[in-house]
Amino acid sequence: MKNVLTIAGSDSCGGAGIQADLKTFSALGTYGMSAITAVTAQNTTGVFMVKELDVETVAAQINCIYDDIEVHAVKIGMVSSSEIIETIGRCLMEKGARNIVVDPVMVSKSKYKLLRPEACAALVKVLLPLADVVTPNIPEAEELIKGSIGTVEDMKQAAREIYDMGPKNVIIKGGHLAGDAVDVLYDGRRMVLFEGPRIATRNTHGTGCTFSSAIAAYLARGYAMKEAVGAAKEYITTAIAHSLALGRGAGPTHHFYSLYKKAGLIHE
Ligand SMILES: Nc1ncnc2c1ncn2[C@@H]1O[C@H](COP(=O)(O)OP(=O)(O)O)[C@@H](O)[C@H]1O
Ligand SMILES: Cc1ncc(COP(=O)(O)OP(=O)(O)O)c(N)n1
Repeated sequence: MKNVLTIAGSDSCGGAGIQADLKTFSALGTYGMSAITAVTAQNTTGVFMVKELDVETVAAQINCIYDDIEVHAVKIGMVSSSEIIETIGRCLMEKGARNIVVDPVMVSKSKYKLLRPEACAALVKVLLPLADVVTPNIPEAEELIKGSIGTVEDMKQAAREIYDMGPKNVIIKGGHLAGDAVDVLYDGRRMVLFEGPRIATRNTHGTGCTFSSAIAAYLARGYAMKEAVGAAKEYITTAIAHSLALGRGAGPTHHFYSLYKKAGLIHE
């Protein structure tokens, strides 16, 4: 069994954040662990409250996991503040963390700021150079490059610019553009496009969290980067295709569709 750690915020409605990450790790046959950075009160209609944890609590969670259990991959999601970012960076460096997936969560789909605007510089300075892969969506990539992205060619140019900030690989996710759901992976030499059908649903809460966690799980299982991203793309596409119409807003993706189907628990 491979062990995967998520360092992220808690989403009370279970569609994004730590909860989505742990479901993804389990669905992909890995053992999931968590270090919580913030507790959010949110549901399918939006985010209503955020309480950051203090840096001692964040550091203690990370350190006691690394001191006791082998961590084969780590995914970083909502990090909230510069202080938390610096703490995470220091802990991961001290512990020699590997297979680091950074999802630079900035704003929820419901437009709530999950990263303090002044902390973006710390994210770039501390976390991007540590990342084996960074996975911005279109608005996050636009914020990182301070430019606008409207086409796949723009996504490729953004990937080049973000690569120069220090990560080993960059994936620009195309979920926020129109047409097919195209993601671009750049490793400093080659651009690889991952193309999936755009699924017509409003139930896309937590898609980015799920995708980055799936990449971490596959890296932990020993997949090379390109293969891990390809497998994660298949996973997120299936999870969106069978997403759940829960609540009054954007419902969550379905992590266990394939497993439930095989077990005869789903009757369509
Ligand atoms: N409606 C959709 N149909 C198919 N794939 C989608 C859809 N929306 C997002 N995706 C895919 O989900 C993954 C997460 O992308 P995105 O939704 O842009 O992230 P975020 O949640 O960070 O905004 C990407 O692989 C993207 O292509
Ligand atoms: C606690 C927490 N972390 C991250 C997010 C953002 O999730 P994401 O997968 O980027 O997509 P949306 O939830 O915004 O649809 C979050 N909402 N909460």
